[in-house]
Amino acid sequence: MKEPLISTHQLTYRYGPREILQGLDLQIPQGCIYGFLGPNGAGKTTTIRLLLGLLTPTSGSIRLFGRELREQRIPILQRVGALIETPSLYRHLSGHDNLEVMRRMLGVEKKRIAEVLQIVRLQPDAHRPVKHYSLGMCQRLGIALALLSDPELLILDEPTNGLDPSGIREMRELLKDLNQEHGKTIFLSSHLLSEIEKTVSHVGILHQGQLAFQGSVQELQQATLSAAYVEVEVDNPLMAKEILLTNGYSVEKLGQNVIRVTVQDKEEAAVLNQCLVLGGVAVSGLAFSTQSLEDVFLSLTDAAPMKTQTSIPEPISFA
Ligand SMILES: Nc1ncnc2c1ncn2[C@@H]1O[C@H](COP(=O)(O)OP(=O)(O)OP(=O)(O)O)[C@@H](O)[C@H]1O
Repeated sequence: MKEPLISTHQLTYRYGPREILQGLDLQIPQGCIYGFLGPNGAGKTTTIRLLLGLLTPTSGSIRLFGRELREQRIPILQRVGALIETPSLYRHLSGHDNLEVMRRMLGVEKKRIAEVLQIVRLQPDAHRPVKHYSLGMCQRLGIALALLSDPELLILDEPTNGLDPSGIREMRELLKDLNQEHGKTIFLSSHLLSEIEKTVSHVGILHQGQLAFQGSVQELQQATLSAAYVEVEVDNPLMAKEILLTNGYSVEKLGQNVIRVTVQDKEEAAVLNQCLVLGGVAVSGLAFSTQSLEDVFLSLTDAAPMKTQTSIPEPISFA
């Protein structure tokens, strides 16, 4: 099997006595867009600083492009572009001139500035001072700076943070374009799955210093399928509950006449409906849903209770 572009083995990091990362085994395949998710303070930025050699691991190892980072830091990092939090920009200079400053430092050809401006779609605003840019434009300029040296791997810390919906959409399109048209492997962090779920192909979910999940988005979606439910509107919730509990279902009351019942699939929802009708309960509405990816993410990180119960909940009072 091909070696991942980034892999860490039992990566651990402590700030003083506080263990922030505990034995992280990241696997980021070449050519993917990997979303590194976790609530605020989970250790995402710390991980990114370790991947960029800005911090030294307390223990464990990091490999990029098949080489040990600690042994070949400079040649490895020449192949990486990065944006950590908000980019450092000269606000009185134009976007173009910010790129020119960096271009000279890197010794890159002049024509690369036009290329990166085009990639991040900033040509129309290239000669305006950065102080007049929106946050989304600043983020795109930050990515243009990271792209100047034409790196194979982009590491972006919360690139959608603080952006409005149109800024998020532009960033999503830019990242897909960079991946599909320009062949970049992208590792990006976020604390909101909803902001990146349409962009990424792979996901790692960090929780309390460890990976709660790592795999493709399809694999994460599989987890959602195991937790479907129906919301049923009935005339007599008490009777409905008794019938369903007798038949082995788990039931949760939602509203005055609405109950939520965990099911495996749509067929089971139909059987449940039949059970109720045969038992004399009038069903006036029935909606089938699966758990959203966000629900799975939140349940994995304990940030909110899962919407769907997988066991029989506390007895419900219908008084
Ligand atoms: N220099 C430091 N010294 C001590 N503790 C630190 C330092 N930097 C970060 N931390 C702590 O390490 C933990 C992880 O921080 P980190 O910035 O990596 O989290 P994060 O997942 O990137 O969060 P956010 O989404 O809020 O940026 C936090 O509890 C933070 O308070």
